Amino acid sequence: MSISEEPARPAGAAAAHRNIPPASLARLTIYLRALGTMLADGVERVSSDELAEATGVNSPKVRKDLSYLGSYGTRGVGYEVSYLSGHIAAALGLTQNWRVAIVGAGNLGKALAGYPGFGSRGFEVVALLDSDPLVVGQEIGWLRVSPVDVMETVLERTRANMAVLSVPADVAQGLCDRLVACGITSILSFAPVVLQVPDHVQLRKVDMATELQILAYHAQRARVSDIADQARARLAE
Ligand SMILES: NC(=O)c1ccc[n+]([C@@H]2O[C@H](COP(=O)([O-])OP(=O)(O)OC[C@H]3O[C@@H](n4cnc5c(N)ncnc54)[C@H](O)[C@@H]3O)[C@@H](O)[C@H]2O)c1
Repeated sequence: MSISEEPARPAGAAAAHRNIPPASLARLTIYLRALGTMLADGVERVSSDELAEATGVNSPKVRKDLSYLGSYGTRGVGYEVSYLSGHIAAALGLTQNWRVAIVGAGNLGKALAGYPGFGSRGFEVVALLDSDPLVVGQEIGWLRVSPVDVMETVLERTRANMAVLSVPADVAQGLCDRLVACGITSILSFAPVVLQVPDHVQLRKVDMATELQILAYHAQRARVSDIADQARARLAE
């Protein structure tokens, strides 16, 4: 294996508090998943080149991303898989037990609640709430949909510390306010609306339409660039 890591350096407190750029943050979750597979396969050490190959990210980028953690491999030896995996998990806040309440048990809420992949990544769905009397009481996996009227009690009983909003746009802000009043400080919203939260609350919005538009933009740019290349090639003939 080709190993070209920087010399070992301790992960200092200052490094641990450095702001990690969003793109690196997203890639760290990918490294974490790959490291989990390696751990399961009994792999003890990994070079940045191997991690790059396993994740489809180029090696300098892997090294740069990991440098945000202050976690450098040892030249000629690489990274210890379990240490690096624990280190990334800690930086991502995944050593905490995240207990997720999903508000809105429609198509999306039910699909999320039934997804088995969250548990292994540190997220346990502990509550599913809805306002529709036909939906309340339904069983999704091992969860029973609770009435949103008693959201405050459900959040307290289940000790939820993170919430997902999968409700229509017109009710999202009111529900978001109730979540915040209950002390929830991490909210992921699928509702197609801009939500207002106090500064101490982390709000992330998932917008698949925007992602598709970005994808369409890149696909179009690639097409335009292909056409330009072909035109240049014809001129050169
Ligand atoms: N971000 C994305 O990429 C993306 C993709 C799909 C859907 N969405 C959005 O996610 C939301 C959910 O989509 P869906 O397809 O699951 O819709 P859906 O209509 O199937 O489900 C919405 C659920 O919210 C419930 N609800 C309505 N008012 C409520 C309230 N006050 N309290 C609690 N529950 C309430 C409804 O009873 C219903 O069960 C919508 O806002 C939709 O636009 C976003």
